[in-house]
Amino acid sequence: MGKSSRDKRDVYYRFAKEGRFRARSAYKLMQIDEEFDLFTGISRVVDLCAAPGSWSQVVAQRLASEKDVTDRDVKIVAVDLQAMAPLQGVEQIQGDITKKETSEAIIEHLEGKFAHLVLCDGAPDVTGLPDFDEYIQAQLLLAAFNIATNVLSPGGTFLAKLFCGKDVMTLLSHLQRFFKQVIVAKPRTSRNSSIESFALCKTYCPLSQYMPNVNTTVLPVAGLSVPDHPPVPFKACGSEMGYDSDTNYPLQVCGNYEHRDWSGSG
Ligand SMILES: C[S@@+](CC[C@H](N)C(=O)[O-])C[C@H]1O[C@@H](n2cnc3c(N)ncnc32)[C@H](O)[C@@H]1O
Repeated sequence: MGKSSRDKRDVYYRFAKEGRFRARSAYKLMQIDEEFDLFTGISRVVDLCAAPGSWSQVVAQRLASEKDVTDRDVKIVAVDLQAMAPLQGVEQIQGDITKKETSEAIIEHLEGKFAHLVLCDGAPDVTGLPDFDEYIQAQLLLAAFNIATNVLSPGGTFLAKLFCGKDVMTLLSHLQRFFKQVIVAKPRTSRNSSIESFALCKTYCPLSQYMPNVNTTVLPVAGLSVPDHPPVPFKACGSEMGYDSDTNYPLQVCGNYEHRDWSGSG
């Protein structure tokens, strides 16, 4: 590890390893869920940019604990450019979410039914050039949004990683045209020093004349018009008494910490 690089094995990394999650990102989804109750009454979820699979693990666990959801109703479709180790109950597609074929494959996996929740934790390989990274991130969000418009049930929820850069209001106001409520959520697991947040879009209600199309067009974010739009609330998620992801904690914080390499499914 170079001198300047941050040690990513922070307290949430250690919790993830102890809890047998594939990545610390699991805690981001769990903290947003704690605040906004993402899973009650739902059974069909698409997890975009899912590798190595910790969000899919959380989704599978949460749906399994829902009283009114039978195994028969449950459908979890996970998509990533990279191959993922198998996960029980999760159907996987290896593909690029900006490509039409991937959207078509997702629709096929859903077997003519809608999804109730579309997630996207997609992140490009950051270059360190802020404008460029934000642009690529916005394209991923728009590609995920386009897939959501093809598969989401009316009233459904879309949650996607967002870089809070200079075009963020343009993106958010675009989302506000399609969802009744748009909130920017920042889980405690997401470092304060990072521009990462999550756009939580609730109650999908497209305009009646809107026709979803699998031909994902990469939209020029800067060219989208910014109509008058209501303010977008910002919500920090996760207990204030919880751990701070920018702080180094002693190993004992996790009890008798013992590093275990993750292997196999589950
Ligand atoms: C932060 S990781 C996701 C972590 C995941 N949510 C988890 O909990 O394990 C970001 C992922 O985005 C994927 N990704 C980036 N661009 C993509 C694209 N165009 N299509 C599909 N996946 C993409 C990367 O391959 C990477 O696995």
